[in-house]
Amino acid sequence: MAHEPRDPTGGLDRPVAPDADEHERRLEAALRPRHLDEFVGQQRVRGQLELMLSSARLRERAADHVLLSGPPGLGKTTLAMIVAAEMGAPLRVSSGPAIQHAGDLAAILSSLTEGEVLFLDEIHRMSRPAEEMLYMAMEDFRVDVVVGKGAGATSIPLELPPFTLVGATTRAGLLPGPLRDRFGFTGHLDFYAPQELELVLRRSSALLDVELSGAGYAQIASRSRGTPRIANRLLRRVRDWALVKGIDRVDARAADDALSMYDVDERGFDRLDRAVLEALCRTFGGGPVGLSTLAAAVGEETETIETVAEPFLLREGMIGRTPRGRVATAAAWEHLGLTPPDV
Ligand SMILES: Nc1ncnc2c1ncn2[C@@H]1O[C@H](COP(=O)(O)OP(=O)(O)OP(=O)(O)O)[C@@H](O)[C@H]1O
Repeated sequence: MAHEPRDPTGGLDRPVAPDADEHERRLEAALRPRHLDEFVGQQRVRGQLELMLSSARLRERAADHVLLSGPPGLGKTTLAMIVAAEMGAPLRVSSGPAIQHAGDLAAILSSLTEGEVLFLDEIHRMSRPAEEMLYMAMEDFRVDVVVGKGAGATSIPLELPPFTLVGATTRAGLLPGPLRDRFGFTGHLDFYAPQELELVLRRSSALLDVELSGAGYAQIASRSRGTPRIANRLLRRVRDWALVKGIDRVDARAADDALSMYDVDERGFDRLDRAVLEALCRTFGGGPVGLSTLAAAVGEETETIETVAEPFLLREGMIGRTPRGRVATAAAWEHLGLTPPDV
C-alpha cells in the first residue's frame, strides 16, 4: 500500500526521532495487523468479511461496499487496510470532513482505478450533496458532474471503474437510510475482551522489544478500556518506564506502578471517564442530565462524550440512559467512594 512505510521496523530502531509525530505514525503503522489472520478478536465481523472477500476473489470482482461502525480505536481503519491487502488492491484514504463539496468527492472517485478500495473515515460527517453523489457512485458506478452555473449549467455523466467503498463511522445512527442501505456488508465492532487485548499486547510487545510476564499483560489488558489502540499506547508507556528503571521483565506490580503514573485507574477509566462520573454524581446529583449539559460541565465536545466516554461507561454499568438524560448507577457512586442521595 502506497502510504505504508517501506521500513519493516517502522522506524522503531531509530535512536532519536527527528519528528515525534512522524515517529508515532510509523510506530502505529508497524503495530497494525496487515492480514485478517493477524487481526485479533471480532470473530463475527472477521468471519463474515473473510467469506465476502474470498467470494469476491473467486469471482474476480471488486468486493461489496463495507460499512464499519463502533467506538474509536477498535480497528476500523486497520480493517479497511486489510480489505485492500486481502484483495491485492490499492487503498485510497479520505474522510467525511475533508469532503465538503460534491466536487471534492468527484475528484477522488474519477481518479480511482479498477478494484481500488476507497476508505472514507467519519463518513457520517460528509456534506449532503457529496452524500447524494456517493449514492449513485456506489450503486451504478457512475456520477453526474455538474459543469457551470445557473441556466448554462450542464451535467456530464462520468463512468467509474468498479471499486469498493469502506466507510467507517463512530455513529452509525447518524447515517441516512439510503446511504446505509447501499453497503453490501455492515459490521459493528465491539469492545475487546481482556483476553483478546492480551493477544494484541503479546504481538505488539514483540515489535516493541519489551518483555512482560503473563500477569503483566493481564494488568495492561484490564486497564485498556476494551480498546486495542489504548492497549498499545499503555504498552508503549510501560516500555518507557521499564527502560528508564532498568527492568528487564515487566510483571503485574511493575505494570501497575507504571500505569498509575499515567492516570489510568484499575478499571481502565481515564481522566475523561472520571470527569464525566464526577460531574454526573457531584454536580448533577446522579442525573438525569442531558448529554450536552454534561459535556459542557466537563469542558468537552458533546460528540466526544457520546462516542468516546459514554459507550465504555455504559458497558461497564457506570451510567444509564433514560429518556430524560444520563443517570449514574449505584456502581458509579461506589466507584467514586460517594453515597448516593436518598430518593
Ligand atoms: N483486532 C486488532 N488486532 C490487533 N491490533 C489492533 C486490532 N484492532 C486495532 N488494532 C490496533 O489498534 C490501533 C487502532 O486501530 P484503528 O486505527 O484501526 O482504529 P479505528 O477504529 O479506525 O479508530 P478511529 O475511528 O479512531 O480511527 C491500530 O494501530 C492497531 O495497531
